[in-house]
Amino acid sequence: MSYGAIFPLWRAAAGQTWDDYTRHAFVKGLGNGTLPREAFLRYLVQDYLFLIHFSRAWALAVTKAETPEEMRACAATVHALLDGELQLHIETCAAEGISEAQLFAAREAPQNLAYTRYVLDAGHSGDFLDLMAALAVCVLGYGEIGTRLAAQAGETPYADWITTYAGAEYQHTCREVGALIDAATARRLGEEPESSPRWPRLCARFEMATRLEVDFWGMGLSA
Ligand SMILES: Cc1ncc(CN)c(N)n1
Repeated sequence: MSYGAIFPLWRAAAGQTWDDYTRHAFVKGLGNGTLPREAFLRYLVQDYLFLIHFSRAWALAVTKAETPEEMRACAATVHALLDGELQLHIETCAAEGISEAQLFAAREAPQNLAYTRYVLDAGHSGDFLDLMAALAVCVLGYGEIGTRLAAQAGETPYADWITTYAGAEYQHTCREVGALIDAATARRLGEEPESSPRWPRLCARFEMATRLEVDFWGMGLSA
């Protein structure tokens, strides 16, 4: 599993917060099957709305891009979110009697609002790299979680969720996003991005988005 050169640097800078996100109790419950169904569904309904806003944020990245290659990569991610990942949410909820119209009309939890609007604001108030630092956590964190959970043998009713994020399609998106971030960083900050005065702010954005992921899992567990 390799998502480029910049992602491991941002992940390392996030320190313990990264483990709090990727090894959260919610994640453990998905892997070993102990996560209560109601917690999973609460999360999944919120995650549908989350992905709608994330699609908007990737569409914003199209407008912030500086090259046709960047535009294509961001547009492909919008497509992967709306027509790939979201099918898991739509199909799982349909089996529980929840329609897509009901998902779209659901009330947003404050943790969802905080995270999605933080990312959109990173794009509105910052540039392409600010937006990438906030977006990377979502895409690549789940790529890492899915791969790890898939490698652990074990019975779980959440196998569809794990397969979605460990699967070839999602992992392809992760590699494309990792490559996009590497190229975009080299283009804007040069070959030694860590010496750029912008570097600490990018790391801080990544870390904040990671904290917001931790709160998102917590929202799923809170009754
Ligand atoms: C909250 C959250 N973070 C990340 C992902 C993976 N795209 C997601 N579906 N939801």
